[in-house]
This record gives sequence, C-alpha cells and structure tokens, in this order.
Amino acid sequence: MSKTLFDKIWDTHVIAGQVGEPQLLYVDLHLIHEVTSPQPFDGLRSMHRRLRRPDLTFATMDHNVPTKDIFNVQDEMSRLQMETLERNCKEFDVPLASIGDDQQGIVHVVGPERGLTQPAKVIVCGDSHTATHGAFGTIAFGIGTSEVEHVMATQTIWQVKPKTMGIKITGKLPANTYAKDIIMGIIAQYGVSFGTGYAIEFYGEAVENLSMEARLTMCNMSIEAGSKTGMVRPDQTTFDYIKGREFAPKDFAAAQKYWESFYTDDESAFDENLTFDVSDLKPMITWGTNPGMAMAVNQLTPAVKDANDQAAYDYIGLHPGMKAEEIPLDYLFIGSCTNSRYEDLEIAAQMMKGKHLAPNITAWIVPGSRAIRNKAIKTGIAKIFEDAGCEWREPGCSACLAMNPDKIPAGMHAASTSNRNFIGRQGAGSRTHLASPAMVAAAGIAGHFVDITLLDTEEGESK
Ligand SMILES: CC(C)[C@H](C(=O)O)[C@@H](O)C(=O)O
Ligand code: SF4
Repeated sequence: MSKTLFDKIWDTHVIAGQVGEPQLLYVDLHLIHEVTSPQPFDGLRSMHRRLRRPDLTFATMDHNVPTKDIFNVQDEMSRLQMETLERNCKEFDVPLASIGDDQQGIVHVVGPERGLTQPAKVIVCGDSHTATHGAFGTIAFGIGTSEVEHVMATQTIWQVKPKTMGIKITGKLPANTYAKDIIMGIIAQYGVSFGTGYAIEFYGEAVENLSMEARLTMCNMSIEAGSKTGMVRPDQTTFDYIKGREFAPKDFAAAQKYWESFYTDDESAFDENLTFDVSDLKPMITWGTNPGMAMAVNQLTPAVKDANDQAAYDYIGLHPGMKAEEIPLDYLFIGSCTNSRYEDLEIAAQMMKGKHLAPNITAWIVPGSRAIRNKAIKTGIAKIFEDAGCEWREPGCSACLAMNPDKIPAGMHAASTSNRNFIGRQGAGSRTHLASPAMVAAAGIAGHFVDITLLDTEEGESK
C-alpha cells in the first residue's frame, strides 16, 4: 500500500497504540516559549519530576518582548512570564535564548534558523503555529498546556493519527506574488476549516520552486485552514538550507540519505486531494475578521452572505463593493512567524528603496530573530526601512498578537504580514488586513493597497 510522507514519519515514531486510537509518539524536538510553559514547569515541580530530555528542549522568549526597548518590560504579566521562563530554564537545565541573546527570536523562526528543525522529525510546541516547521518535511504541530507537561516529563505524546490531504499546487507564480498569496488564496477558496482533522502536504511544481522561507510561510498558515500540520517533502532546497547551521547533523551525508527516503509514494496515498493553480494568482488581502475573508487585490470587497460577514464588516468599518485602494490604512506591520525572515524583509525593502512612507502611515518592521536583525543591519536593509520612515525594531512577536506594547490603536487599520486578522488580535478594536510583505510595503509607500503586479519595478510607479 502506498504511503504518504506523513505516514512514513509517523510510523518511525510510534511507540505504542493502534491507528484509530491514541498512539504514543516519540518527540524529537520540543520548543517552548514563555506563554505556555509556566504551568507545565509548575506541574513537573509539584510531582517532583525532572524534565526528561533538556537536550531536546529549546526555549526562547518571543510573545512578550517589547520590541522598542527590549529590557524595559513594563507590563507585570509579561515580566512575570519572562522571569518565570528564565528561572524554569535554569532549574530544569533547558537551553534558553533570552531577551537580548544572539539566538533569541520567534520560536518558529529560530528553530529552522539554528538548524534544529530537520526533516523526518516529530516537533511539538505549545503554540498553534508549530505547523511552520513542516516546511522541512517534518511532523510539527501545536500542543496544549497539559500536553507540554507530558512531553517535558516523558519526551513522548499521545496523538490520534489524522487523515492526510495532499494539496497539489500547479503553475508558475506570477511576478510579485508569493507563498503568502498562495496560502491566502487556498484559504479564501476552501475556507478556514477544510483542513480540520487532516495533515496537509503541499506539493507540485510551484512548491518545488519555493525557497525554504516561502515554504515556511505556507506551512505556517496551515492552522488557519484548520490543519494542525502542514508539510512539504524535503528536497535539495531543504538540505542546502540546513547544511552548515549550528545544529545541522555532523554526518550530513548520512542524514541527507535518510531524509531522502521520506516522500509520498503517489497521490493515491492521500485520504483527500485538492488542487490549486497559481498561474493567474493575484496578491491577496483580507477584508474581514478571519483569514478566509480575503480577496484578490483587483477584486471588490464581497457582498454580505451571512451574519458573520455582516459582523465582520461592522467591526472592520468597510462595506461591500469597495476597491482595495479604498481600504483606509494607518499602520503597517512587517513581522511575525509568517513573514519576518530575511527574505521577507529583503522583498519588502525592495519596495521601499529610495522612497518614503505616505504621511498617513506608521510602520513597524520587526525581524523574527536577532540573527535576521543583525544581517539586515549589515546588508543595509535596515537602513532602507529607516530612510523610508519606518521604525526598525528588536525581534519578537510584536503586533502579531499585541501581548506586548506593540498594539494597533482601536479603530485603526493595519496592513500586516502576520497570519491572523481576528477581532482585537493586534490590540483591542484594531482592524487587520493580512497580505504579503511586498504588498504591505508597497501599501506603506502609496498610503493604501496597490496591485503590485501592475508596478513597473524599475520605476516603482503604477502602470
Ligand atoms: C500564545 C500562543 C499560545 C498562541 C498560539 O498558540 O498560537 C500565539 O502564538 C498565537 O499566534 O495566537
Ligand atoms: S509571531 Fe504571532 S503567530 Fe507567530 S508565534 Fe508569535 S504570536 Fe503566534
């Protein structure tokens, strides 16, 4: 019987149990951050347990980090969570990238960056965007707080095997469209819950041509389609990315040989199959309050279909029949585990080079890690942003969820490269419009969304 990439990795990790029932899986890597770890650590302490594999556990601080003045944590709850992580990591011997450290950053950015994320692993984290790591051909999913404690104590987790879904992505991406537009386009077409109960594998010509950064963006938003896991078959792009990184395998050739044995035998192995063609893909933006409420930049905001649409329009202050350029914008946020990697910043900077933000726009550029920040300073990208009038920040989750001082004020509209446009997500009353880094950067210059596929890149002017 043919098997999927997911099946093959799953099978190499099952310790106990039968398909259809909870099965005990071995966990290769447990990533933790300050928000979902305090209770599990308390649990270990109260049961007088040790953390079983501190060497397979990595911690970073991200959600609460103030990105303007990183050591000045004003909020009591934020400070408590961060100090608690610091103390717990010391007590349980877990390596921690603390605030200001060279390895610090958003958990889903630093895992790949350090070479911890590798093909054929099972990776978990108390965070729903753990799906991001699946870009390496790994089973990666978010877990709840009690599960975090279970993994800490045993390095294993009970899971019921999900069904598998293959999404074949065909065609050639048009200029100025990106992985963000692909995943937003898929969610706009199929909805925010079509992936529930499935592990998704993205494959096909268009996926093979994507960089690791782009694959990470796509897998990151699998959870916005309802799937806990999104993955891509590991290939040469994957191996080249890992090679030479801090935690890359010492015997790389042997590791690569092993990784190469993980792929989906044929399409019939999937429980469900979908296709998505990108040949005519347009840049996507959201108009509503979930990632499925999205439209192509050249479309009009849609008619009201149901009460949810009406509630979304009421909250966001738009109405049907509006052009993308008519959506008012006040802020722009380039950051988050979806789109804060070096390549994302480079693309955004290209849009802003030699230009200045429109007067109505406040812009926050928040690199996903200190390594990215340092690189961008070195290569001059940071300077492009600063010259354009953007605020160039320290690494963290920032305005993606506003668990820190980076909050979009009530009633204000933000063009954002993050993954969730839920009510209040970027601050109470904030209004979020998701898009790719290139779209968000171009909107900053124009003062409103523009169709960047119509831009003359030489001139930077609209045709
Ligand atoms: C705080 C954390 C648990 C949460 C998540 O699970 O994803 C956050 O990262 C988010 O993006 O909403
Ligand atoms: S950047 Fe946003 S989505 Fe990613 S882990 Fe942080 S809060 Fe969650």
